[in-house]
Amino acid sequence: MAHYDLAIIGSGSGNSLITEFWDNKKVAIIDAGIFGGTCLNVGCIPTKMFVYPAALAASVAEAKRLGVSMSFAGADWPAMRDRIFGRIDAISEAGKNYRANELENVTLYAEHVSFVSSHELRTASGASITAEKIVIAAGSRAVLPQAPGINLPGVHTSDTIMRLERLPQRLVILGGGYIASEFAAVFSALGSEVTQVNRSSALMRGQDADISAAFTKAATTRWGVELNAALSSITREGEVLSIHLERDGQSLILEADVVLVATGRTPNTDGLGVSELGFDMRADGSLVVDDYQRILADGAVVEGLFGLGDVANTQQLKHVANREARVVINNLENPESLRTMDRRAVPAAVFSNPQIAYVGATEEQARAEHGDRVLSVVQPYGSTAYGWAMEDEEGIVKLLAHRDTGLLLGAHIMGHEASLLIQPLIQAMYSGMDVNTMARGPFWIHPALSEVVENALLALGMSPCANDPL
Ligand SMILES: Cc1cc2nc3c(=O)[nH]c(=O)nc-3n(C[C@H](O)[C@H](O)[C@H](O)COP(=O)(O)OP(=O)(O)OC[C@H]3O[C@@H](n4cnc5c(N)ncnc54)[C@H](O)[C@@H]3O)c2cc1C
Ligand SMILES: NC(=O)c1ccc[n+]([C@@H]2O[C@H](COP(=O)([O-])OP(=O)(O)OC[C@H]3O[C@@H](n4cnc5c(N)ncnc54)[C@H](O)[C@@H]3O)[C@@H](O)[C@H]2O)c1
Repeated sequence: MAHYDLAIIGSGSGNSLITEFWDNKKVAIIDAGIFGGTCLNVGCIPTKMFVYPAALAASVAEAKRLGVSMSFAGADWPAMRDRIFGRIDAISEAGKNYRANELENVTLYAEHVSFVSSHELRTASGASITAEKIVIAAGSRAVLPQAPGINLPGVHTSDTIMRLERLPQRLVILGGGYIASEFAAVFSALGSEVTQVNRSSALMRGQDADISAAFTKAATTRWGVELNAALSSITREGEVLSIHLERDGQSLILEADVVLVATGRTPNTDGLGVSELGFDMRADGSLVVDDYQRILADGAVVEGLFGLGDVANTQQLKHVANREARVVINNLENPESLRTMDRRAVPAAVFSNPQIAYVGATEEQARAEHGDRVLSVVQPYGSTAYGWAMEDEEGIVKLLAHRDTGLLLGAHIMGHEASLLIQPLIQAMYSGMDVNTMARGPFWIHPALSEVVENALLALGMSPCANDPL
């Protein structure tokens, strides 16, 4: 039996916990998958390394609209893939080597573990690991719908689609959420014929209804979209996959050489043995933690155990996992002065085409809480000078504010660089700056696209108070 001061399950965000504090103490880091976890290897980073060149390819269509003649001569998929993973794989490998071979105090276990008791883990090969403190940072994985043919060759998840030998000619994507919408934009821009299949009537249904409707409309102009279609089965004949769908009792068959299944991700708690120990879990399988990121069992703190990231929150976002890791670092190292996780104004962006970004409540959520005290405005990009320059007919900024306080309740943007435009709204929401101060206090650069945010803030129609900036 090997005993450690700290054992960490998961080398994604969990890897950042090994600070200098542990230099003279024994640490085990355990990961059955690729070292570095989801974001680095199969998530945020490689996807965005495909999103950027795809956006360049997509700009050809936009340029044509504005009178610039450009042509798209195709994407060198193997070169792009090898460039991206040449960089990423080297980082993962170097990180693994550093942990495994260069730190005397750290032991890397490259195998699956599960809990035997609250402070003892067993590896797949039967080794026992005990630790004073254990951090569960085991992440999440793709879930596949139970349909015949779902495991056929040619059917991929986000884990494997980015490593394809060649660009698919015809790609069917199942799902209407983040991953499906990002890959639909990437592959359609790079030259694949893409059909995105969604079982409900709109894409990105978790978003504010106006954003979801606007995105669905925009997506249908860029790639194929089949709505209200449920997967029945997938069959394969030679190289051709047939995707059998059902819509309103009618059957619909799509053909493709590759299928991407992007129908959600589930926290990696099954197989960890945590339900057997009575650790508190949500209905989606994620671990419940308290404000200090401590694991709970029956509502009581399990001493020395912490959870972070996708396995312990419902947002499944890297910037949330990173922040939780900082809280866990403090609380592992300073048990006498614990710090809490601040979950004010958690934003997210979907790097599709067009982009979506949001923070705070949707209109439906805001009205459920604040009724008729909600002010709501939708400001088109096309109402600003930069929007004219872009001849933009799609982009919108939707803001929700409280009529009495002038505080933002939610901000939702769809369009060019939405992920950047949202940032001042996140800052305002976090710091409690009211919409009049935000619109009228700081200068807004003219004629930058950010004027659409300024105009949306003004359009909320809050009357300035006597001491508000002019
Ligand atoms: C395609 C895609 C794109 C994404 N894009 C974005 C984005 O743009 N922005 C954003 O904020 N988020 C994005 N995300 C989400 C983001 O990647 C995750 O929120 C984040 O990586 C979660 O980190 P984590 O540390 O919780 O888990 P992970 O990084 O997944 O680490 C968990 C590790 O634990 C290991 N593990 C699990 N169980 C065990 C066990 N029992 N024994 C041993 N090892 C185990 C796994 O092998 C894994 O390596 C994306 C996700 C995907 C899939
Ligand atoms: N840019 C980003 O921040 C980013 C990018 C990718 C992923 N992520 C994270 O990863 C998570 C997982 O992404 P995702 O796109 O897999 O999940 P998602 O929850 O965003 O979307 C899942 C989609 O699959 C559909 N679906 C679910 N079960 C289905 C079934 N049985 N048949 C047909 N359709 C079904 C849902 O209706 C939904 O449209 C996201 O929620 C997000 O937190 C973030």
